[in-house]
This record gives sequence, C-alpha cells and structure tokens, in this order.
Amino acid sequence: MTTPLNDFLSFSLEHYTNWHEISGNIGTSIRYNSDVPGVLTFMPNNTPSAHTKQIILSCGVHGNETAPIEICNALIKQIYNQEIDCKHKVMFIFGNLPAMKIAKRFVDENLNRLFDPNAENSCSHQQIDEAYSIEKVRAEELMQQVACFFTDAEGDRIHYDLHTAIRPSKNEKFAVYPYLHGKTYCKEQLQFMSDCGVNTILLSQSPTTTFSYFSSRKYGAHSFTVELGKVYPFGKNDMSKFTDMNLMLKQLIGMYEFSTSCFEDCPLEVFTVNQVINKTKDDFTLHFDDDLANFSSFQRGQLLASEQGKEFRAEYEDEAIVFPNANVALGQRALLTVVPYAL
Ligand SMILES: O=C(O)CCC(=O)N[C@@H](CCC(=O)O)C(=O)O
Ligand SMILES: [Zn+2]
Repeated sequence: MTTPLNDFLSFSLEHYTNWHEISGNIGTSIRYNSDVPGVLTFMPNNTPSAHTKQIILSCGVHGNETAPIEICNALIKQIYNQEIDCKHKVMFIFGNLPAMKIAKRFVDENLNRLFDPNAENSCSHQQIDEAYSIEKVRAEELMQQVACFFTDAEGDRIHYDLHTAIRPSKNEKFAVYPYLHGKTYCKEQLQFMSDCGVNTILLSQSPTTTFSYFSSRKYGAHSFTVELGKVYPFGKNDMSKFTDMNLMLKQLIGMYEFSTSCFEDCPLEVFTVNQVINKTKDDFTLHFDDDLANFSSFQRGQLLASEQGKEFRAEYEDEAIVFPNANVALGQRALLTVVPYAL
C-alpha cells in the first residue's frame, strides 16, 4: 500500500467505507492522525500559545468542486515530505467523499446546508443515525471533528472552507464572510484573502447553515467560504491560477508570523448581501441566462426571479446576482443579491 499521506485524496476515496485509524510522526516534531475518512490533523509538538493557530482547511464539501481538493491534497503531501514545516495545529477536511466519487455536488442533499451551530456540543463519538442521508451523517461527523479540534484556549482559530462556483464570475475569486452578529470584521483576514488573490468579499447579513458560519458562530473562528473560480473535473483545473493562494497557505501553516499587504494597498471590492431569495415553489424561475456570470448587475426594478404568487426584483441600481440556482430543494437559497459596501 502506498503511504496514504503522499496522496491522501486517493487513499480517502478508496477506503472511506472501511476506514481504520491512521497515525504517525513526521520527524520528531509533528504528529498526524486521522480517525474518520478524509479528515487529517497535524499536531506540532510545541506548546499551544498565542502564537500557535488552530487552522482548518476544508474542501470538497461539494464533491465536484475539485480545485480546492487538489490544492489541499498537495499541501498534505508537502507537509508529509517536510517541504512545509507545520508550525500550527492544522486539520484538512475532504468533505463529501461519496459525491467526489460520482463527480456530483452531493449524493442525497447539499452538505453545506446542514451545519447547525446551535446543536449540542459533540466532541465525543456519538452514535450517528444511519437512517439519515449520507450528508446528514457526514455533517454530524464533521461537526464532531471540529469540536474535537478547536480545543486550545489560546491562539487564533481559522477556518477556510474552499469551494469553486457553478457559474463563471466577473470577479473570479471571492469569499463569503459569514454573519458576525455585530462583531468587527478582521482587517488582517481581509489582507490575507487579498494576498491570496481573493479580492472580492461578500458580507453575509444573516445566520446560515453553512460550514463557515458554523465554525465562526460556534467557535469564534475567523471563517470564510472561499470561491476559487469555476468548477472543473479532477485534473482539468489550471493550477497556475492558485499560485498566490498556495503561497499564502504555505506561509500560514509553516510560519509563526508573516507579513501581508497593508489594508490600504489591497484592491478589495466589498459587497453586502441585500436579498437572500429562497425557492419555495416548484415553478421558481430565474429571469436571466443560465450562463450569466456571478456579479452581473441589474437596474432597480428589473425582474430577477419569480415563483407562483411572487416576483423578486432588483431593489437598488447595480444590484448584482451571486450563486443563482433554480435547481435547489424547496426552502433553500436560490439566489443572493449584493450591493457595493464601503468598509
Ligand atoms: O456556484 C454556486 O452556485 C455555488 C457555489 C457554492 O457552493 N457556494 C457555497 C457558498 C456558501 C456560503 O454562502 O457561505 C454554497 O452555496 O454552499
Ligand atoms: Zn461549493
């Protein structure tokens, strides 16, 4: 058997139905461990302090969003081969392995709608009801893993949930900043995003059931859903588009401190969410082309979507659309609209 950490992705895809705990050491200073499929933790032997971070990098929460999965797989290999000296506690999560296997967004339901920050704290191996959907079982398992990971009192907690978008986008890379309930946005995090090449930020204005909102709300993590471009199959991503992202993630994992561009020099474009439009009827229709890019803007009053008894129109000049999808389950978000915002 090949060493699992040289290609943890292939290993996870092959063995997720019969997982056995994996653990070991890298040199004398880093311990690694994986007790559930596709979740791997690196723990340096240093004492947790204000300088050591607790970092979660998740990917593949949607099984067909492959670029972030390839990025994370490569980072794991580099840590394993001591090309990155892991200074912080880092957890990698390959979210939806069965969906990756069939190259689909999900198997039974959208995993990124199943994270509940108000659920009981669950850092224990509870029995998970097998009658649930594949994704409900996985969401429970991932919430338990996160609970077991974010235990140190000191040091920043960070969670970047890496995705790619279904549509092309006028602003290719962008991040959703989960609703902070009045807490202050973190400038250093925005500078980090910008240096990763993620120069568009959407400020969410309400609670959601996404993975990034979960870790932000429940554990006070600096969390983002990060969109790194458009969905392509495994092996078809232009990895040269992620050079900055890779470099910044390597620094994040491998250094105690590193510098970022100052805020004033970051070419950030910030939007705030204006409308969260949910599909509640089967006839929900979008009133624009299927391939219209994210961040395309509309004039005030223009019809964006409709369903029986309801019309959804742009409320502002240049209100832009993000994540339009008429094929979501009833009750789920089918469209966001955003408007520019000055931080
Ligand atoms: O391109 C799309 O329509 C979806 C891309 C995607 O999976 N986006 C995330 C965003 C999560 C968030 O709002 O924080 C999702 O829809 O789950
Ligand atoms: Zn996604």
